[in-house]
Amino acid sequence: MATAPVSIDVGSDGVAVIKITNPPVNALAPAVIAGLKEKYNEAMRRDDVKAIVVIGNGGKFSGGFDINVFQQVHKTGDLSLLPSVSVELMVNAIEDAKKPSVAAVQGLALGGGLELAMACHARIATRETQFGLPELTLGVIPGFGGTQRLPRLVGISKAVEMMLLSKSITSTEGKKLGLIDEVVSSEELLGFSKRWALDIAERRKPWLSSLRRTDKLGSLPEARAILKAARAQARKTAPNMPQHQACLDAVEEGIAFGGYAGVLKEEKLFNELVLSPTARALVHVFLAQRATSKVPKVTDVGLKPRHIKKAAVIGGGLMGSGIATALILSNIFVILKEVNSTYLERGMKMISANVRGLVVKKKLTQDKADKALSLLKGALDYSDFKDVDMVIEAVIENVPLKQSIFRDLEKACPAHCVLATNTSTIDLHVVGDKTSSQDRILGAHFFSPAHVMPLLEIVRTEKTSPQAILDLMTVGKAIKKVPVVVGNCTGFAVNRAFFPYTQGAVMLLHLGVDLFRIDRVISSFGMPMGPFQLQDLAGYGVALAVGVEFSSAFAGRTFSSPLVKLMVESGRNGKNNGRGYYLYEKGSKPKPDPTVQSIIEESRKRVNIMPGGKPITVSDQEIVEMVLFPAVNEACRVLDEGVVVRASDLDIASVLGMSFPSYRGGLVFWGDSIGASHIYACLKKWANLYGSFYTPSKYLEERAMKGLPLSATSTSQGSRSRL
Ligand SMILES: C[C@H](O)CC(=O)SCCNC(=O)CCNC(=O)[C@H](O)C(C)(C)COP(=O)(O)OP(=O)(O)OC[C@H]1O[C@@H](n2cnc3c(N)ncnc32)[C@H](O)[C@@H]1OP(=O)(O)O
Repeated sequence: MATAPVSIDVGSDGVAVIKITNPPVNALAPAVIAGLKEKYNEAMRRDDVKAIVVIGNGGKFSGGFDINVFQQVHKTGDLSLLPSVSVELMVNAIEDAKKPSVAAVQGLALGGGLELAMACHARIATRETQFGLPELTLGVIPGFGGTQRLPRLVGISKAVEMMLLSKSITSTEGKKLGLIDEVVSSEELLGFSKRWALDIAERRKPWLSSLRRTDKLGSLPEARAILKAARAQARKTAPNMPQHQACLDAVEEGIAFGGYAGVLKEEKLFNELVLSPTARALVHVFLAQRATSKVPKVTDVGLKPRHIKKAAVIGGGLMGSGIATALILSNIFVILKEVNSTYLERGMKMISANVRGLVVKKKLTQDKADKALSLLKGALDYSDFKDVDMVIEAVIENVPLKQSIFRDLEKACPAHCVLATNTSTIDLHVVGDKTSSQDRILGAHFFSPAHVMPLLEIVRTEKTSPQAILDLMTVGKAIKKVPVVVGNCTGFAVNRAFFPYTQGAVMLLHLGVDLFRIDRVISSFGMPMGPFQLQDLAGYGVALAVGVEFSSAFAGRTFSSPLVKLMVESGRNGKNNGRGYYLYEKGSKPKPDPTVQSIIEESRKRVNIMPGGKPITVSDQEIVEMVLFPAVNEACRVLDEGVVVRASDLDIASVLGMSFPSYRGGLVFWGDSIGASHIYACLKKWANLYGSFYTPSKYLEERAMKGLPLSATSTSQGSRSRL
């Protein structure tokens, strides 16, 4: 912020325009807040000011309080870094002032940005502006009066929905609900807002203070009934997150004792939550996700992404059709190539079903669906490939097949075309072995289902050109994925770090712990489902194939058992055929299948690892640790080998690729919240008791010995980096 972040300009009409300038989103940094206080003081002092309009520079009102300050608070524990806003600025300086304020809102008003707008006496907005209070996604609650003013402006039910689900609304909906007073064009915004402000000052329009309104609150019993239902819902959907109940506590206080009491309660709860482990983790995830788009020697060397107008997808199976769906939905022309017309037709149908499904779910209009499907063309040969800008190959994991496809692609595609493979395991050097195009070959590892899961691992080798990486990163963002650039190794970052997760669960099962208990405990930890249910979902073919890959790549630290093979032999294939560890019936939740017990017993007998032949006794906490510490251990090797740019990239990859709970900050962050020395000591103990699967990595040992965090990658990484 070189120039003053807040300016004041008083016109001859007597309206002071107070403008926030803090690109890119006009975040309310401490300097902005200080600037707002100062300019409000000036506006109150000056006799030539009758009314105020607050506006954001650059087409955005404000993205809320500066999230970087939360990170500073987390590092220092110093709450005094948080400026005093909710009473001093919002109530005293703005809402209770002798001169009225109008918020002129364009682009977005999120978090503290919306709270600032709500403290004003009216809000004028341009079309398509986004309004929301997403603070709960950061582990806190709205802290500038939002828990009090939003229910008073839009009603309790809607406000609770917007806050608890962090759901934004547009200006049009805001107008209907009473949050917005008028929707205008961007050209009209300032003039209209100024006139509105003067109209309030001269009493032609009502002078409304949101905090004092009660007309939308209903009676206390009605309000309490809504809050009770919301509490019950939040206990189910957000069991490990204290901010949800705290937000409802603040709302309730204000309804029972008035808006001002509510503001004080909100401030108290906010200050407690800001230092909670949940807030630390979620703020880390927010900032870490943004950091993934900064890749050394790729995004910092002045390269410009090339325009990808036409792409091709090879293979119309589940993955290929999901990828093609994501591309056409983002306005990219796609050629889908298959080996015969039956497969091609099946792929085209799947894509069409994906797109139509979005229309049914009201996530896409019919017009947009038709437009997207018009961008899709099927092909059985390479004749349409002469002008494609990018190819994503998504055929089965078969080395000779992939090699021959890449040899064909090299001939069929123009020289600038980026050649990507969706392999989840095969070494990229091997894929491109028979070509001389190694510089434009890279991995585009999507997670299934590809049009839904947000992670895109971009796998590079030392030969991949920065331009090819940048182009794929740009396409990844265009199709609304979070691209994370990783190095080339078996399983890349996510599958590699998580293979010991499933194996850890299978190991525990063979040590005598109940399968369904393991799944329950891991779900309660925050994974969307337990490891066995996940195996059911993915199908046993995947488990068998990747098991072979990992055992050969990481010999000596894998755990093998005949369990999955026995399951297949008994006619089970997980969710695919309705029979796995669980039974699957349409319309009902998966039910644990007690008859699987005999298969487990057989597998246990063959593996025979229970000490003294007796099941081990473990607490729920130990189950979490015995399943997840091996994954942290492998994550350490991923860090050590420089497979990721920074430790926090692995956090994001684990959250978006494996659905590791974001409120635990990602795999490495969670490991650091426990501490390297505890993890090391546990793994060492289990390695002695149960074998080399648990042997701690050198990287972990070094951090435990030196008392360093796992995320401190610099000491041993460096020269071994794969990036
Ligand atoms: C007391 C109060 O109640 C507490 C609060 O207000 S907490 C803050 C509440 N606000 C939010 O949660 C909004 C967070 N921001 C977002 O959701 C999105 O960034 C956005 C919708 C504003 C823009 O999204 P998008 O256009 O995709 O750009 P995105 O890459 O996310 O952000 C652009 C840059 O703005 C930064 N940014 C966005 N919001 C920010 C914020 N509130 N504080 C600091 N930086 C912010 C991002 O870190 C990123 O920085 P970078 O360029 O250095 O990586």
